[in-house]
Amino acid sequence: MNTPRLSHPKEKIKFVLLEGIHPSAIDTLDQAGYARVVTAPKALAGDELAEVLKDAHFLGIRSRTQLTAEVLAQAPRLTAIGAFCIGTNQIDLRAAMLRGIPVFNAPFSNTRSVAELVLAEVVMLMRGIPHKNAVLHQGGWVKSAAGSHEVRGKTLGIVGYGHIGTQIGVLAEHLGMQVVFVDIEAKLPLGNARQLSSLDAVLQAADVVSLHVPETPETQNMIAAPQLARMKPGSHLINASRGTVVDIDALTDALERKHLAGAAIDVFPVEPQGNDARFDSPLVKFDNVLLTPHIGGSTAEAQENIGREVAAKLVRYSDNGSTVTAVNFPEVSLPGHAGRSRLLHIHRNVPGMMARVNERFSDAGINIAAQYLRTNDDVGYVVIDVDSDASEAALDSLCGIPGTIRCRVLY
Ligand SMILES: NC(=O)C1=CN([C@@H]2O[C@H](COP(=O)(O)OP(=O)(O)OC[C@H]3O[C@@H](n4cnc5c(N)ncnc54)[C@H](O)[C@@H]3O)[C@@H](O)[C@H]2O)C=CC1
Ligand SMILES: O=C(O)CCC(=O)C(=O)O
Repeated sequence: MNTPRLSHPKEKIKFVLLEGIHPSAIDTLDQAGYARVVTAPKALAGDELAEVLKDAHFLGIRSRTQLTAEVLAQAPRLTAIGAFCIGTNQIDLRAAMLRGIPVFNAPFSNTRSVAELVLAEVVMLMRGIPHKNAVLHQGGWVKSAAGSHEVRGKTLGIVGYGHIGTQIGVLAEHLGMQVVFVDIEAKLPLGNARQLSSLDAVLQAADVVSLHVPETPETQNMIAAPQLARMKPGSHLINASRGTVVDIDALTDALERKHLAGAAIDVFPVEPQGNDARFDSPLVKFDNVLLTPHIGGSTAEAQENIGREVAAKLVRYSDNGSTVTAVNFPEVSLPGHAGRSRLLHIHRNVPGMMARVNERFSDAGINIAAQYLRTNDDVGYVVIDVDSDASEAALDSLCGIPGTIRCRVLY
């Protein structure tokens, strides 16, 4: 395979934005001089995805598009990926890194939206609203206080006390709830929240359990039959994290046995590619289960902010080479490079690499004006500023070094 090499003018750089990414992203790209933007309203897969990736330099996705190692192998020019969301479990981050492709996401922009939805669901579930709503839609009438409770004084159990979990805890305390949580890390409890020592302790204590962990091997089916059995009879489960965290068959069983009084589920092990595809789940038969189409973070405010935030990170990487906040890559924070050209060299982190880089420059008589380096166990990222008239020769020298993964020049 030829070493991917990029020295295009901006108008030739192609951005592909899938899954209905907010127009604020296009606006941000346009303002930065990137007008070659192709969009699609839904996730792509298979041949359709391969086709758009053939000549894409930058790709923007949300949570649905699966970027496996095989898919990335079909994207020879891909320079960076923007995950216009929080979760990056849909991307093979290591495969991307080994191809010299940094991945950027939006770690904060939609967290408040998820927290607000979950808080509303806590109230709705505790009042039995999903079931009552369903009955009235079918012409029935259930004016009854049975199984309907105030949330004040009840216990909310949060699993994963990160950006979203903490906000929900604070909001729930404003409603008078008691908050307990479990996390793999020791966390500063906000307000009067209490960190418990185990998942079981949270499940046993809570009237409503809400899941806010990322998708990892450890969180796969974290809530299965044994965990559901430990939840209080008549309690509720909310999952707005990832579909793989809950064993749906076990949840179905717990609902059938009426061990749980209800649930609110926003994320599913398998989700439709787009709005024209069909949704199916064993949970559709329960009218005490609130089903939402993975819209925890889908508010106008969050999507507009995410569009700007992630597009700005892609622009910064394209214009300046900065990888700050990349989730899979050595992070290099870079100043401007006015009056000079900037060379970006991504290489396998093997002994002697920097000696070879510097030797090439010295042999070619090219003066290095500034140099920045960051490495991790697998890859190194070196950024070198040179006089502009030396940039093409310098790029040739750099790209030819054995162990080079990718090289690029910024004018
Ligand atoms: N439904 C939706 O539309 C959205 C869903 N999400 C999902 O929510 C997840 C959480 O988001 P944030 O709070 O921003 O992430 P975060 O990274 O700030 O918090 C996650 C917390 O979970 C903890 N954790 C990880 N593994 C754990 C385990 N095995 N047991 C207990 N705790 C564990 C971490 O230590 C961390 O404190 C995201 O990874 C994403 O999958 C995020 C945004 C929107
Ligand atoms: O809005 C989306 O497409 C995904 C939201 C989400 O799950 C995330 O941000 O991780």
